Amino acid sequence: MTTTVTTAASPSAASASAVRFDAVTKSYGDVRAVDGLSLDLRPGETVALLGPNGAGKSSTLDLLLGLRRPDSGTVSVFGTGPREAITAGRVGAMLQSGGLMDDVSVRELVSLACALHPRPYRVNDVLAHAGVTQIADRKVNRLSGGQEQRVRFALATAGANDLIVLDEPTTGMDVSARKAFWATMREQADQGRAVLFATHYLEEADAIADRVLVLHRGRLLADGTAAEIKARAGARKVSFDLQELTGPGGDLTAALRGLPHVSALDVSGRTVRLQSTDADATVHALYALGVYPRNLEVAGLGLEQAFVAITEAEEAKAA
Ligand SMILES: Nc1ncnc2c1ncn2[C@@H]1O[C@H](COP(=O)(O)OP(=O)(O)OP(=O)(O)O)[C@@H](O)[C@H]1O
Repeated sequence: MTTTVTTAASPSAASASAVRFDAVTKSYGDVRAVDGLSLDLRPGETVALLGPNGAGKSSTLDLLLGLRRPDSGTVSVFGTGPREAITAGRVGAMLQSGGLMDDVSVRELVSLACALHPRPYRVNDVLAHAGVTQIADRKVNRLSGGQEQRVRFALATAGANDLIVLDEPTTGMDVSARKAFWATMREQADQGRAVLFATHYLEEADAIADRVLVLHRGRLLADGTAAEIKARAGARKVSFDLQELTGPGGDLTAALRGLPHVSALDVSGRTVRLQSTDADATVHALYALGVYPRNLEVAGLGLEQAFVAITEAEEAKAA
């Protein structure tokens, strides 16, 4: 299931990549946050970085941005070190941590970001794209959480970057802000920029990303399109209604739980939802119980369920 790039980085391969990690490891004391990570992001790709808490997502982004140095392995951004790429104005970032400056207005802060960028956009355009024109004269320390996120977004898009790195960018944004945010990101990707974002909102990853990377304990567990990740999880959802929860042998709940290949079961009223690693065999055995399921549906897992199935299987292996 794990896809890793194991070939040595040649100069031409490195320059064709927006980002390349080659066997990167980073530990904090005893904690190995990033463990032999190899990956390759191409220009124009929108890539979601998923993983449970502590999987190493922020550490990976910190290494990518040159905020931390790997213990071993190499990180290259457009064929150079991260810091060179940032100094050349090729990378915009929106991180979770780090306060905004106190006592300056949104416009002043965005103007400063534009002034510092080697290839800046016009301040008014940046404000408008990030949806902060209305609050441009407000002090940045007087903003709500969602407004603050929009300002961070404005700072990340103050100039023509070739790579945009976003750490949980829509946390705290309302529905319309999220929609506008992703529409802008889509435009950026359509213009050939690479966009890498870490998120816990799997529906965003499913809707937005061309490619999904699943990190777990600092390692790449899965790498593919959302559809591929869902298919790789192997399990399917089976749902049906029963007329009553008793069958020829009495209470059916235990019998349902005992159906072959069932990995999760939820009985709510007369509706039964289960996950099966072999839906055909499960449904066959269901009929053999002597019950008549109505409204039977068999479907693939959503990205969220696939993510849980993949990471839980890995936890079970480690246990
Ligand atoms: N500065 C640090 N000092 C010590 N340990 C750290 C430090 N930063 C991160 N860690 C540890 O490294 C591991 C990876 O953390 P990281 O923040 O990269 O994960 P994450 O996937 O971004 O998590 P979350 O989804 O919770 O934001 C965790 O076990 C974390 O506790």
